[in-house]
Amino acid sequence: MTKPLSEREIVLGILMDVTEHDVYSHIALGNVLSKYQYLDKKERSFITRVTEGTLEHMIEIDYILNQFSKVKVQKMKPVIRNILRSAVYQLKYMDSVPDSAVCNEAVKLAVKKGFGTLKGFVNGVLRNVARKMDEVSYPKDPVEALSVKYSMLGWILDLWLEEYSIDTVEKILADFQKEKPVTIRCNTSRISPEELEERLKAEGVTAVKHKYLPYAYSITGYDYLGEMESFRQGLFAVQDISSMLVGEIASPKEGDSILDVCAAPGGKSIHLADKLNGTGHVEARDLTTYKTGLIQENVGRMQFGNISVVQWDATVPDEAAFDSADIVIADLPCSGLGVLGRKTDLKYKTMKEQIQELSGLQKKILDVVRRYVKPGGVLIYSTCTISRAENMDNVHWFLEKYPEFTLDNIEDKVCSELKDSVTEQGCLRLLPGVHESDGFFIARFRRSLE
Ligand SMILES: C[S@@+](CC[C@H](N)C(=O)[O-])C[C@H]1O[C@@H](n2cnc3c(N)ncnc32)[C@H](O)[C@@H]1O
Repeated sequence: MTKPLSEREIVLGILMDVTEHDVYSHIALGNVLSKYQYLDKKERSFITRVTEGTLEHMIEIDYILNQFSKVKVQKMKPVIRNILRSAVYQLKYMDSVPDSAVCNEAVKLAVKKGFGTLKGFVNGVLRNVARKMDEVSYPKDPVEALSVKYSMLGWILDLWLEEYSIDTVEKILADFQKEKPVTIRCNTSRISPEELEERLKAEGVTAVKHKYLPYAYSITGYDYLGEMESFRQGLFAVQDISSMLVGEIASPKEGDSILDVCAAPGGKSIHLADKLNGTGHVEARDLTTYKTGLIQENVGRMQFGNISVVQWDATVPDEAAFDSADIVIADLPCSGLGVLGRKTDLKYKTMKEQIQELSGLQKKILDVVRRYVKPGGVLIYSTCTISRAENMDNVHWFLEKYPEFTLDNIEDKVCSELKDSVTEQGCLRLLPGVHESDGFFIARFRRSLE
């Protein structure tokens, strides 16, 4: 049976959705993979690799195309632009596909899509790129060179360079492009880390202990998480090490009452419930029923009785909760600049203005949720971003506005390898490529007793 659509045509459809219609790549890709069930494993992995790779390297690809095409990328017809982009990705990054096949398939696809008159153009540009790939001249300016080499928007680089050296920024960028194993957290209320390691081994999965935490592992060698018995039974959760550090830094004691105000899909709430050893209580809140549903699903799978899930807008004060929590977790919505490596196209969709807007929303939420902390209690503020406006600037603003809160130093709550990630003020700042984690920020405030 001939297939209705070839893999490259499917890739083109996804790229059109993402670049022309503002759809997120993981959503477009997920939709396609579930729609075209006839695709085998190899075809699925080709589609995933070419789609994600093309988006990940898009600034560099456009730069290369502009060196070999008289018509600049932005002036090309969208279909042609995206056919050329995915072909250049294959030429530059996939040795397993012969150059001639890449060019021929791109030409065929252009004809199939109704651009027969442009087949000479597509063929000419791609044959040129294939022949002269090693002669591409990259920008001389060091920041522009980084932008092209790592396909990162200039304004994001400028923002980071205000705070970090160019070497550190390059480490961050290089790390974003690395393939990384998935990190998991053992559900220690159900199984010990050693027993989990054995279970994973029996399922054919390789688990390597993470050097930052004794109950965290990097896993490889599985096909699909949902098929793993140990996952379905809730013996572990997928969570980056940086997020686990929120639980470590919160360090609850048995019996504590914890309020997580932005909790979906529940990673940190469930970790804290695990740390409570069946005592105390965690209330996990989020904005919508869709989001609280995600928390419920994870709580059910991991089997915790000491969590309740509540739909609540964190910007709205809840008088009934005032002065009630030993620990408030404010893991707030942010620009996600610390996790750009996991979200290929987020970097192109994030706008400079959003940083200030998000910083405003974070202040608004902190303004409200600090009221839930008991006298003597703790407020944890965290984000998965590495922009000062959303991290240290907010910490300074908060301390100035609310003198009843002070920063607790968290140095004794992290392992020796992470001592250098504790800032002078005593907050945790993790940088990808510098630390073995996502980019992340954690501050621990304590409310005075009066
Ligand atoms: C960084 S994520 C939280 C991740 C979560 N803490 C975890 O570990 O799984 C931020 C969350 O804030 C939620 N959110 C955004 N605006 C909110 C609001 N006004 N009230 C409550 N939750 C909100 C989002 O739905 C999102 O789930």
